[in-house]
Parts: sequence; C-alpha cells; structure tokens
Amino acid sequence: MLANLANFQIILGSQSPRRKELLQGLNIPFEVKSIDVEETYPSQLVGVDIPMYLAEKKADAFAESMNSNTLLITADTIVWHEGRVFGKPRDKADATRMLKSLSGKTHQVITGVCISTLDKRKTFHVISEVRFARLSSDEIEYYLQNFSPYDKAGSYGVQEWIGYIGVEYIEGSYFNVMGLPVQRLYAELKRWKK
Ligand SMILES: Cc1cn([C@H]2C[C@H](O)[C@@H](COP(=O)(O)OP(=O)(O)OP(=O)(O)O)O2)c(=O)[nH]c1=O
Repeated sequence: MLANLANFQIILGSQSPRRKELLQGLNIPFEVKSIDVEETYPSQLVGVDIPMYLAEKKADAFAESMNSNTLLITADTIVWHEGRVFGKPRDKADATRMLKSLSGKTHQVITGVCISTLDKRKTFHVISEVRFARLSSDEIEYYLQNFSPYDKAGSYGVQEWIGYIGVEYIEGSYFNVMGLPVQRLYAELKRWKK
C-alpha cells in the first residue's frame, strides 16, 4: 500500500510512544526522530489553530535534517474545553483541576498533523468529542496515584484505566484521542504527490 511513497523515507518526528505505536498500525516503513520543541504558541490562537500551529512548529525544528527524499510527519494533540486549552499538566494539582473540570462533561480532543517534504507542506486537524461520566474525587486520586498523566494532554490517557471507567462515548476517531488520527493521515498520504 502507499506505493506513491515508495521513494520517500518517512520520518515520524515525535517523542510520543503512542504516536509510534499508532503509525506502526498503518504497516508502512518509517523511522522515528525526535527534537525538543518548546510547545508555546501566540496567545491569540484558539481551538484547532493551536495544534496545527504546534505541528508546524515541530516540523520547522526538523528543517535542517530534511533532504529531497524525506517525508516528515509531526503532530500535536490538545484538549479543548469550555474555550480553554488543557495541555500537559504542570503538577498533580493542575491534573486534578483538569480532571474535575472534564468530569461529567463533553470536551474536544484536537490533533493537528503536518506532513512535509522539502518543497511541500500539508497541515490538517481532526476533532473527536469525548464524553466523560462523573468522576469522583477518589477515582481522580486513584488515577493520579497509579498512572502517569503528566505527558498527556488534558491529564488523561483514554487508553488507560480512566478511559475504561470514565469515557461514556467518543464521537469521532478514538486513535485521534490517543494522539494520531491514522485513518485521515492514511487518506492524506494516499493522495500525496511528489
Ligand atoms: C487526550 C490524550 C492524549 N494523549 C497523549 C498524546 C500525546 O502524546 C500527548 C499530547 O502531547 P503532544 O505535545 O501532542 O505530544 P508529545 O509531546 O507527547 O510528543 P511529540 O510532541 O514529540 O510528538 O498526550 C494520550 O496518550 N491519550 C489521551 O487520551
């Protein structure tokens, strides 16, 4: 599959183990490279523009390691709730605050993805709506004690215990919530022309 990309060396520019696992699901050869990028963005940006900006910022960081055969994939995931961004929590208090705020409500998880080659760039976003059941303080405390929310947008991993007991439904892609909208990414890669 994706014979149109046969001459490309596909690079996933990400430190996220979930993104690696998700891209592996597409069964295409790729390498992982990572560069530290400060995840800051202009304060006037809202909603979908934030993860798209950050996906492009991550792509910019790889500019010097690109050659004519490189096809780079970078991404960023945010939780967008009641007009605010929930990124990775600073500390336990921050994580508790985010989970209490998500409890019993519906929020959006938005992933921005940037596909780039030396001479072309395509950036898109995918939104999933996630409905959380009411979480008790004990459940939030148990999750924070036993799992690691600190590398995850919104302080939760849908693929972890809290997703099992707390997520009532998802409208949209589950994989997008985990960090990479693989179906849409595949569709974009399929129509990629050099
Ligand atoms: C909402 C949610 C996020 N996440 C993860 C996906 C992303 O790894 C992380 C959001 O942080 P990102 O900044 O998007 O990604 P990252 O810093 O982990 O990796 P990189 O920038 O190098 O690509 O949160 C889950 O694993 N499960 C979830 O349910």
